[in-house]
Amino acid sequence: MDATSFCGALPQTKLSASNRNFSRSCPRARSVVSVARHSSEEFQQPDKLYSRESLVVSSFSSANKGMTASGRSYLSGPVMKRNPVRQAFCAASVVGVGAYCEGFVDSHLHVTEEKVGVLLLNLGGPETLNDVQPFLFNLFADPDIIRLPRLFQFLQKPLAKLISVLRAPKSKEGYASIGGGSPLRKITDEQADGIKMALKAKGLTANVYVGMRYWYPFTEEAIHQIKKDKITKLVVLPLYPQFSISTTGSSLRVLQNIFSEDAYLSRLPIAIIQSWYQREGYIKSMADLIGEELQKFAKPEEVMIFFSAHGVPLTYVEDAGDPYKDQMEECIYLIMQELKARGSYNDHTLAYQSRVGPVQWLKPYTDEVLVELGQKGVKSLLAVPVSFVSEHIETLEEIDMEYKELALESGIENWGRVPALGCTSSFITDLADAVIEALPSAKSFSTTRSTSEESDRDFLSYAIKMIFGSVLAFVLLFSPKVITAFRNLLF
Ligand SMILES: C=CC1=C(C)c2cc3[nH]c(cc4nc(cc5[nH]c(cc1n2)c(C)c5CCC(=O)O)C(CCC(=O)O)=C4C)c(C)c3C=C
Ligand SMILES: [Fe+2]
Repeated sequence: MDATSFCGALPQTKLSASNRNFSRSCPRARSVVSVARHSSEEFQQPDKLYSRESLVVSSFSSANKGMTASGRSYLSGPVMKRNPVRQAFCAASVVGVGAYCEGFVDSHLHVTEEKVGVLLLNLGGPETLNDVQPFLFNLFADPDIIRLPRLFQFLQKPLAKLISVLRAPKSKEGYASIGGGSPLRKITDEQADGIKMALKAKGLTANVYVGMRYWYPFTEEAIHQIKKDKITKLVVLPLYPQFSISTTGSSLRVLQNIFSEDAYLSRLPIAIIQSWYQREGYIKSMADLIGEELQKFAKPEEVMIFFSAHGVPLTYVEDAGDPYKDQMEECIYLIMQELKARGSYNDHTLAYQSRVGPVQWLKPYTDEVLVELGQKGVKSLLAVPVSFVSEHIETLEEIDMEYKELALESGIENWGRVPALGCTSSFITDLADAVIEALPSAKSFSTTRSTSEESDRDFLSYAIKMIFGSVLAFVLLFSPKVITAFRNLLF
């Protein structure tokens, strides 16, 4: 199978009409995305401030349900407890949402011809060093990234400002070392072009939009264009293979907020692809890239395959029920199965990188495992970034520079790194298939107001919380323990 660039050229490979779910364990389930208004959020750009309300997105199937951005259970209940891996996997393997909207004709819009849109969601990255601090502000101001208890949520923006200002110098160094900015926008734009072409080759004409969470082009801008273009059916495709509250969950919350406030958008049939790590095309594309890199070693069979995933704080998984870890493990399992089917029986391991701050993150940590492997006598190692599909600071600086240096210092002699999928044709074709498969399930959003939010609006309870919260926050912020924790977070 070829692993050449798809972007800029029509696919050479034969295009399959559909792609079966590659999951070993979970039959397709139906899922519904519902929302509740949650909290107010401000958004920093170099030249302006956005103000908007953020929302809680609930994602559930018949087997599991429930998440909030503020620390309540994400996927909870007795079924979840009995078999969390299977439940999380089932929820996430659901591609679309809701029922098929046959022969879409919106009487309000007087639209008779279908105009399909695909919205790619990604994180976004600073394009220049001047963008770094405001980008970091947007990231840390996200209640899905710094998850404060409800009582302390009023501290979100001051805290984001403080952390972003203090962290910016370290981040800038990283971005400077990879050319002065993130390549994420350029690569995502190329992927969008590739998906558009792949869809066209399959007979579907669609507009493909890019909506970033923390930098340009912001999700709001993409939605604005979608409205302008009078799209009649939308497929939302987050460019994260695995679902996490901090990535896909956060972007979906923003989307839901925008959609619920707008008459046109709230009626627009929409299908959300929540995760796609289990798709055959993705797994095979990853196996292709790994296979190619293995062949560059003198003794490919002796190479340890080292999957390095972006981490999340442990509480996301343990308290909030983030399915990210389970999906990651399932994903690695599927890739290794595919490699075995091709005759590669390499040892492999999974570790988590890029932790930020004083709290515990998913373990084992990439840096610690690299040292251990070196001490154990592993001589050849192939690093595989598995939570990203494009090159960016975490691959180009953290893996290629920091981790490589650490590995070589620790006794590993032969180092290799699998490139991110980028515009690999088999991968882009598979994403196009995922869009086509999701399209029939497009359904318009519905919104509900949570009872907890209504109680928030009760002035007395709000005032008490504010006063009590301020006092507690003051005490906490100036305690020596917290000051030490901050120092660890930033330097
Ligand atoms: C699956 C992917 C990602 C998860 C999960 C994720 C969680 C997460 N990230 C931070 C903090 C930072 N992330 C930063 C950059 C960054 N993160 C991802 C992906 C995931 N993050 C990407 C693709 C990038 C790079 C974007 C680019 O510039 O190209 C940064 C900024 C860089 C730095 O200073 O290190 C921070 C900070 C948290 C706290 C978190 C989970 C809660
Ligand atoms: Fe991150």
